[in-house]
Amino acid sequence: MTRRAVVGAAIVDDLRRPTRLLAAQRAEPSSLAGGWELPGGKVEPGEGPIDALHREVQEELDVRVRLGDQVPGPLTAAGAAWPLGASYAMQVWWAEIIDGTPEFGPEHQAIRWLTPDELYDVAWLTDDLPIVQRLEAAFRCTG
Ligand SMILES: Nc1nc2c([nH]c(=O)n2[C@H]2C[C@H](O)[C@@H](COP(=O)(O)OP(=O)(O)OP(=O)(O)O)O2)c(=O)[nH]1
Repeated sequence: MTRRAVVGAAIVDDLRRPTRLLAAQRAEPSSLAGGWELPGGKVEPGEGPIDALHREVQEELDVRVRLGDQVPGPLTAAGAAWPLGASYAMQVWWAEIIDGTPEFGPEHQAIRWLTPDELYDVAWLTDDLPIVQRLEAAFRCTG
């Protein structure tokens, strides 16, 4: 079965020396509401993942970002994506804001900038935990 493509942004304060990660708390659907995630969403038919990520970040947070490297996940056949349940695969890129101040819209109930020591202070969606661990390792290397 082919997994539906999702993209996520690991938005940090500074791509070269990250000290904070932006986490967003979902408002919907009820099964996921309250859980924390990386901003992003589904890639639309005919859309490339990078375009989708820029679109989602603009829609959800009203900011423009510069993308850094991809944060590779274990699903190599799905473009180094991370599994989300059985149906989705999320490609993740590092990102930094180049225009705007993030404001959450109807998709979210809150956003937070987390230091490496605060990374697990929020209730990440279950499938995000391995991704956050990977991000944490990168923070600790460059911090
Ligand atoms: N965006 C995002 N989605 C995630 C993460 N972790 C995780 O399990 N998911 C799940 C939640 C959803 O089932 C799916 C992504 O869907 P979404 O609801 O964010 O996509 P979308 O913005 O395009 O929403 P919609 O138009 O379909 O309502 O992936 C994450 O870190 N970021």
